[in-house]
Parts: sequence; structure tokens; C-alpha cells
Amino acid sequence: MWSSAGGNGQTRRVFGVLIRIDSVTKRYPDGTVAVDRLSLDIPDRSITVLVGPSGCGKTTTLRMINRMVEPTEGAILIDGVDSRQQPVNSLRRSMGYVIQNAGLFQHRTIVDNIATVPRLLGWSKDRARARARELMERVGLDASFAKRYPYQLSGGQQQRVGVARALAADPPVLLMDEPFSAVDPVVRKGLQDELLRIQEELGKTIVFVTHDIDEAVKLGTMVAVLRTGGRLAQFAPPAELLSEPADEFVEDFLGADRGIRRLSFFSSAELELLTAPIVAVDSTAEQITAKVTADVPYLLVTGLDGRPLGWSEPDALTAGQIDAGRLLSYGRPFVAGQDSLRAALDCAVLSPTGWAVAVDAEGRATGVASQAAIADAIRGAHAAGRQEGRERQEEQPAGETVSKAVR
Ligand SMILES: Nc1ncnc2c1ncn2[C@@H]1O[C@H](COP(=O)(O)OP(=O)(O)OP(=O)(O)O)[C@@H](O)[C@H]1O
Repeated sequence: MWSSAGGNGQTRRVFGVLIRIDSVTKRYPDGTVAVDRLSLDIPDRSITVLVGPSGCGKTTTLRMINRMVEPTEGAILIDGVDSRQQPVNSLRRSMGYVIQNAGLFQHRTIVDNIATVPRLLGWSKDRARARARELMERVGLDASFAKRYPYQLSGGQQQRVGVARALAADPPVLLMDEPFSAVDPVVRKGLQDELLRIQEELGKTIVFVTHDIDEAVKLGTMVAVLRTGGRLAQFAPPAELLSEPADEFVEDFLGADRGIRRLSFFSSAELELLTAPIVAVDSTAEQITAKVTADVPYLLVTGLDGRPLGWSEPDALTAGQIDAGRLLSYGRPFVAGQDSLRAALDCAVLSPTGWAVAVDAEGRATGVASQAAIADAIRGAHAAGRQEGRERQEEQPAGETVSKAVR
């Protein structure tokens, strides 16, 4: 067992390899090689994303895992057992399957759509429906939707039903094929966040196909980048992908800003915060004067509850009583230790003073950081990340590679 990437700043646990794709090739009858000698170790209880351009073999790979497509060569091992030795029906029951546009049965109510697999397994109607209602709550669907039909739901709501249906028989594995591609970006973000939360709660092993690299980086504990012809270009945790793309293809596929996006994986916990430039709104002129040093071009004024009110030049404060209405905006603060260095940098860039304001979970100011301090922290995090990557690669067998992430 080892620690792994956390899509929302949490450290996730990865327990071992659940699905081993061992030198698998798929050649369709017309001669198309969709997947070419692909080997991947898919870790247990985490999200592995298959990403790549259209036609690179993502769906074929996913379908080979539940034997909707049979490999031409190579083997797929589930928990160490060759999938060909398992009856297809029981194999598929152990793997929930979610597709784009949800693929719901239009003539069945939402509750009965979700209850489909439990009913097939012989559960009574009442028990299957009770399970379906429990899952509706888990995926964030209002109970009042239970008796509606799919056409009476929005696209995003239908996708939630699709996820609930796949989870109904509590399979250890979820296979998801571009499940969120057909919804708008805002709904999509909500569905992604929900999936991370569900994964965190339920500890499923999820194999997720997308052509969207941002989605892959956000969701993946591990990301497999495939190139046309179904060949593996790189298999790595997202932070490593961003910092060390294996070749030009991966680099191009990652797109612009990968340096900035990489900062999402660095915690702000090590960032050095200054508390000296913080003054309470009821401070006396003497107290304010005592805070002023050459290093502090601005003072952050906080309310009596400790929350930031705004920035001021020291001179404007030492002259007399603090007028909260005349302060410069402090912009958007970051939560120290919880948010990433990307968030801290964003705060500094947007701040009228160039300094970022750190707060605790209750929103009380805990310190401020200059852009220079954030740049130092970024250099430190890069060095630590490189070292961690080297150590992990030395310690772990190929494929069993994961690293820490913070968003
Ligand atoms: N049944 C089939 N017969 C012949 N060729 C096929 C078949 N299914 C898929 N292919 C081909 O295999 C290749 C890989 O297809 P696949 O659907 O796995 O790619 P993909 O990466 O999921 O693509 P997309 O992102 O466009 O969905 C493509 O060239 C496709 O045309």
C-alpha cells in the first residue's frame, strides 16, 4: 500500500494493482490495430484515466477490461486472475459501466433505472428501490426525481443517474467512458467534484476514459496518455506528467500553461508567511508604528474577528484612526496549508499590493506572502517533487507510480 495523488488535496490510499493489462493488442477484423501491445497496472481504489486523441484506442481498452471486446493478443488479469477464466456475466457484474449520455432506459422511471442490476440479481422490488433511493442521495439527486422518466431530467442529472445505476450492485470497479463529455463546463465540474467525493467515500477502482487532458489531470490518480495506434505514450501521476512529459507528443497534448497547472499539486503548507504586516482595526497609532519596517510596504488591516478588511500604506494608518472604508481590497485570500501554491500565486497576482493574504478555515488572517516568497516556495516544491519522483521510480516497480497532489 502507498499514498497517492489526491484530486482535492486529500491524500488517497492506493492498495495494490487490481487490473493488469499485460501486453494487450486488439486488431479488429478489418485489420485496424486499435490497441498495440499495451501494458498498464491499474491501481486499486483509485482513478486511472485513459486519455488521448480521438481513435487512439481508449474505448477499446476499456471494453476489453469487461470483455465487451476480446483482446487479440495478451491478457488482462483482474486481481491476478486471467479475465478469460471468469464467466463473462459475473465479470461484468463486478464492473459498473457508465457511458456518455448515460444510456438510460427511457421507458423506466429513475428509481427503476437505478434498480436495474439489483433486480437482475434477484433482489425484491422493495429492496432494489430502497437501494436506488439511497444511491440517488449519494450522487446528489433529489428524492423527488425518483418517479420521473429520463426525458424529464437535465443532461447532468441523467449522468448522475448513470453513475448511481453503475454503483447499484456495489461493484468494486467502475468503467466510465467519457461520462461527462456531453454536459456544459459548469455542470461538468460539479459532476467531476462529485465523482472525486464518491471515490473518496466508497474507494472504488475507477477506469475513466476522456479526451480532455484537464479532466484527466483533475480526476486521475494515474493518467495513461495513449497515442494514435493504441500505443502508450506515458503512464504517470498527473503532477509528474505535467513536470516531466515523456516526449513532444505528450507535451503538445498537455497544452500551454503546464508549469502553472503543475502548481496545483504543490501544497502551500511550506510557504513562509509574515504576520508582522497585520494590524487590527482597533490598533493605536503607536501599535501601528511598531509594525512598520522597511520590508513591509503595506499593512493588512483585520477586523475585530481577525478577518481581513483590506490593505493600507503605513503612512495612512499612523496618521490616526483606521478608516476601513478607505482600504485597498485584499482580493481573494487562500487557505494556508489547504490550498495549493497555484491558489497562493493567483491571490498575489490579483492583489493590488502584490501580496497574497492567507487565512485559516474560519477566514481569519494568518499571514501574508509576497510574490518573491511564493516564488521561493515554488522553487523548493519543484526540487522536492523531483527528488520524490526519483525516489518513487527507484522504489516502485514500473506502473506502480503515484505521488502527492494538492489542488
Ligand atoms: N468494431 C470496429 N471495427 C473496426 N475498427 C474499429 C472498431 N471499433 C473501433 N475501431 C477503430 O479502432 C480505433 C480505436 O477506436 P476507439 O473507439 O477505441 O478509440 P477512442 O480513443 O475511444 O476514440 P474516441 O475518442 O473518438 O471515442 C479507431 O481507429 C476506430 O475506428
